[in-house]
Amino acid sequence: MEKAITVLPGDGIGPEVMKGTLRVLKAIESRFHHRFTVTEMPIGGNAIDETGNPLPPETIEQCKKSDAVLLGAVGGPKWDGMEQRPEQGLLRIRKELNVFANVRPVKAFGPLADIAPLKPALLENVDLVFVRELTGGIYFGQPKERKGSDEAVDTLYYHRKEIERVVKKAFVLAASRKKKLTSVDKANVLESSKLWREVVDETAKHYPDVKVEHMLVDNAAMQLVRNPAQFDVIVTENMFGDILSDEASMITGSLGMLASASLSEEGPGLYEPVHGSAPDIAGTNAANPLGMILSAAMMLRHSFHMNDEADAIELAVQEVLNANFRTGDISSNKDKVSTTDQVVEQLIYRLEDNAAAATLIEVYV
Ligand SMILES: NC(=O)C1=CN([C@@H]2O[C@H](COP(=O)(O)OP(=O)(O)OC[C@H]3O[C@@H](n4cnc5c(N)ncnc54)[C@H](O)[C@@H]3O)[C@@H](O)[C@H]2O)C=CC1
Ligand SMILES: CC(C)CC(=O)C(=O)O
Ligand SMILES: [Mg+2]
Repeated sequence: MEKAITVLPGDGIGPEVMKGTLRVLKAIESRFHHRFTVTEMPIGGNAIDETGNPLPPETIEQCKKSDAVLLGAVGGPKWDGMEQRPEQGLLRIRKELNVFANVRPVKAFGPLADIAPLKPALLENVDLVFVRELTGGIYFGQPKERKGSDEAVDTLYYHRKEIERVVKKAFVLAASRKKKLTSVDKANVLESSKLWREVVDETAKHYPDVKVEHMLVDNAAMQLVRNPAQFDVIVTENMFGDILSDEASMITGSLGMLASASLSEEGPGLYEPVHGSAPDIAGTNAANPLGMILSAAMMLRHSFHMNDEADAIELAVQEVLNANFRTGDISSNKDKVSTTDQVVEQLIYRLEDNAAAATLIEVYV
């Protein structure tokens, strides 16, 4: 199969984790006989440096005509305080591609129980997915402005239609899984949350097999560490989903482990790890590349329907963890810390080795 992928490495550790991910995709290309045409474009701080714009029109155009988009991360202290911020480029590309549903799976990886801050017993059977609304809410609402030296305003606005489409996606996902949907809001205080709850209850009538519960966001933050196994699909608005999913990354042991898919009704999906540009470790070959690589696996599965290929990557990730190759963020042994590049090499070695093993099995059966 031939596919066109636009690659937006971004800033900080973005280019570092993207470099390894492209090597993994090369290994997939040769093992499964595909052709991925990769076009790199600027976004974020590097785009500001190059063009004065965190999202140049050429980047938007290239993303829109591709089959899928892979993004590393944007931002960093270099651009703090500037009028144009790298993060504006990220928000705008999500809006341009209309990727309103951000799917963030959270599963405990067995070998990482020694590093995850929760007790091992709490990690058993955790398999939850966030569906975060991504193109509305307080990150986008107008007015959004600083008023003189003492006042500032942000606006949390939702239209019913924006809620309906993301809630529907969450119901469809829950119906295909453990059939439980937790809708997280702050309906005891926020008008937008009351509308959100109303839409969830109306949509629920079309999915009688899915058990629905409403949970206030402050309680949800607590329940995620008290008993994460109670959740199946969690649907929530943009900012709550942003914050809760970083919290939930500790179920895996590190923010560097979490992948995501940002999906629209039609058009290319945008695949990005949950973490940011991690300026504190950028340039040191220390970043965990697995969140980015697992995002590429989500791209293969969701945008290209390449399930075997995505399975192969996920299996290799599990094997690398089983073999105890870990970057510093997930290492419990300071004397055995792998670099970003070493983790990628171990992964590729397993992808190739498993392919050779599969060929041998074919020959001998
Ligand atoms: N999607 C994106 O592009 C995002 C961008 N950002 C931006 O990133 C910059 C830094 O933000 P922070 O709040 O520090 O969040 P961050 O997610 O970049 O880092 C938080 C902490 O997690 C660690 N970490 C993150 N990813 C890691 C990885 N792959 N391997 C090992 N450790 C990892 C970092 O070293 C840091 O200690 C800011 O400019 C922020 O706006 C933040 C979140 C998402
Ligand atoms: C610019 C931010 C909204 C990025 C972020 O933290 C995220 O999407 O998770
Ligand atoms: Mg975030």
